[in-house]
Amino acid sequence: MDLNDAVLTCAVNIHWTNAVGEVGRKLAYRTATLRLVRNDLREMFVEVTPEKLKPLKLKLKDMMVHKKFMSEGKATFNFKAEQCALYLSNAPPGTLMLFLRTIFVKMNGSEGEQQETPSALQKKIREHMLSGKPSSFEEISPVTTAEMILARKKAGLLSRGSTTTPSPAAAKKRRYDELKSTEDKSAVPAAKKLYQADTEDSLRLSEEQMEVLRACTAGKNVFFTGSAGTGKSFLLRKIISALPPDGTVATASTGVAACLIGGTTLHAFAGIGGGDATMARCLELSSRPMSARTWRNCKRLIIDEISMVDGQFFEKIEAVARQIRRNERPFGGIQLILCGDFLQLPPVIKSEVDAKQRFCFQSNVWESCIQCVFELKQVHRQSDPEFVKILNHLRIGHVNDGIAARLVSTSKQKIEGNGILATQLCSHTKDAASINESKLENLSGDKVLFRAEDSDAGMSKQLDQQVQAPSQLYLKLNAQVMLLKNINIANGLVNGARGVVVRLEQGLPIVRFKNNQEYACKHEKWIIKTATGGILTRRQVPLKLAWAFSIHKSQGLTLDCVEMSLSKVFEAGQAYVALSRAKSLNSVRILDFDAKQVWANPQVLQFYKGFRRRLIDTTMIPLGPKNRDKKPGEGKSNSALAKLKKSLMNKPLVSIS
Ligand SMILES: Nc1ncnc2c1ncn2[C@@H]1O[C@H](COP(=O)(O)OP(=O)(O)OP(=O)(O)O)[C@@H](O)[C@H]1O
Ligand SMILES: [Mg+2]
Repeated sequence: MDLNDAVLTCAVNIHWTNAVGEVGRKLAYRTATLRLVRNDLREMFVEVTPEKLKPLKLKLKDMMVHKKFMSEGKATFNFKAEQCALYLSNAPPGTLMLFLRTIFVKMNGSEGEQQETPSALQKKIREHMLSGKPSSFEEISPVTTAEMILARKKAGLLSRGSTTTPSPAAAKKRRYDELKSTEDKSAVPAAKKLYQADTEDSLRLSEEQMEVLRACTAGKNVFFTGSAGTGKSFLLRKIISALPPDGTVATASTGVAACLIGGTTLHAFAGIGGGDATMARCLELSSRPMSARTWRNCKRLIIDEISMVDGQFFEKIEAVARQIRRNERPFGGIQLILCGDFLQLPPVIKSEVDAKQRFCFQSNVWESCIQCVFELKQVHRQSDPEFVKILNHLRIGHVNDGIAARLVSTSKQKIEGNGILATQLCSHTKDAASINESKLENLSGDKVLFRAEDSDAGMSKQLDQQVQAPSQLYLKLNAQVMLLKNINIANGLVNGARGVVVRLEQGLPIVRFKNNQEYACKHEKWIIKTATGGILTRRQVPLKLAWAFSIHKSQGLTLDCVEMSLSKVFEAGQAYVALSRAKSLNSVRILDFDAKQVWANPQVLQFYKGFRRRLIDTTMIPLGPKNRDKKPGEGKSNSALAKLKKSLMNKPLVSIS
């Protein structure tokens, strides 16, 4: 992120203790800005500036940081010398993580930087005091790559000659939840979470993704779209971690998509059941105390896979939000962050009446709810330009002879390797389930059961719906499986990687993946939110049987090695969703490709045509809270406007490049 890694805004409590440890003076601020600064003696301070009040500086010396609850936006700093503790809460988790990382990296110095010897420092302090000049402070410079590498080495995460493996001795010394940071350069901060280079945290947003993030953190109501694999869900996870946790509700139209962003389903959050009841009944349902509290506490509502939310449901929850919150602004003043691709799977249609308002953008409230629209263009899931081009054509229902021939030619290709069979993508869910069951039965040997541990046994049903890891997983030797967590991105052990169970060790499966990497499974944890903001967890081995999946269940996923028969597809966009799960044309086999299996919904195509107009308007509103109510183009000269419009009109929208 290019947001400043040395600045953090959150709620702050400061407690000073006396010599016997009793709490004396206390200060509490709902919002304060923390800055990392250095004085002219190069000593580091954290400067706390409460809203409309003078700043206060605390020296970062002999300080302990407790970061166990960092992912919930909380941390504690204990300043021993100053006998003071700083309690941070409601911090955007991603920003807090970067802030803490900057502290630890900077406090361990950089190899290249000339360090002051103690006597030189003493001399400088004496000279400074004699000069009578007030201390001047400057903001800390951003962390450099060299400083980061050094910090990783010191934390034992980067032994010489290796890029990711920690040395066993360093790993032993590591303490995860409590970090000690002192001015003593020999003290090694143990900070795997802060420094690890092999997870999604280390991937940077592209410039177009940054633009969306800036609009979201500036409080705009945003809709962003883009073809499959442009990093919409990846960006949503970054947006969620850049927002204060209090009042931020992450949802998605499907359980799988909700789990990918650590949220809940929109239906569970909304509290109006399936939304089939009359408006009056929906209002009654959402006025129940629990549901009403959830709506009142919500400040920012995030919805992934918006293409699968039906228009009537969207309109109902908008009215519910206004009524419960007693606020007539769209969605009762809640900031909306919506994302999805309407050219992928549409909402499941329930009746004829629904057909007129099938999509959210057809609802009467869509226009008034959205202030800014963005289209992500850069595809990250696939790197092969030929495949990206083919997918762009399929997305808009366009198949020419060349494309058809290329896709037909995949029917003969061998995509299996290392004992790993291709996953069959089925158009109907029940076909997928029965294939997995019968294939497992047909393997010789005994079945081994892996039972999930849920934080609340009474909520297992909700966990089943949202978490991909099953509550009961039966495996056998040679079972075809898929990995359900990003374990090590650099080694290809990523969510969606395909493998086969090769043996069991100490009761846990060892899986060999397509790239020949072996992974000894450990229990992993999935965390989802309940509708009321509570947390549910499931611990399970991160595997799922993978002989077959349904296309609907695969929306949002990236898959290795897939085979599909598209003869039974029944929805616009279904063939596109199936194909766009694959990373390359070499890892896909279509058994019976026919151009007739590919079509786009004409209403969606029409919507995307009009979308360009909105895209232009959005680009002309400068971001920032001050501009929240500005009209497009306000404050820009006529010639600048004309130039901007021209450049935007030339930009392809639903692009076929
Ligand atoms: N800036 C980035 N740098 C590196 N990898 C990225 C970046 N953005 C996204 N990715 C990777 O691209 C892949 C696809 O991302 P993601 O699943 O978020 O796409 P999506 O737009 O949500 O796709 P879909 O429409 O199919 O749900 C993921 O493996 C993700 O980690
Ligand atoms: Mg997605």
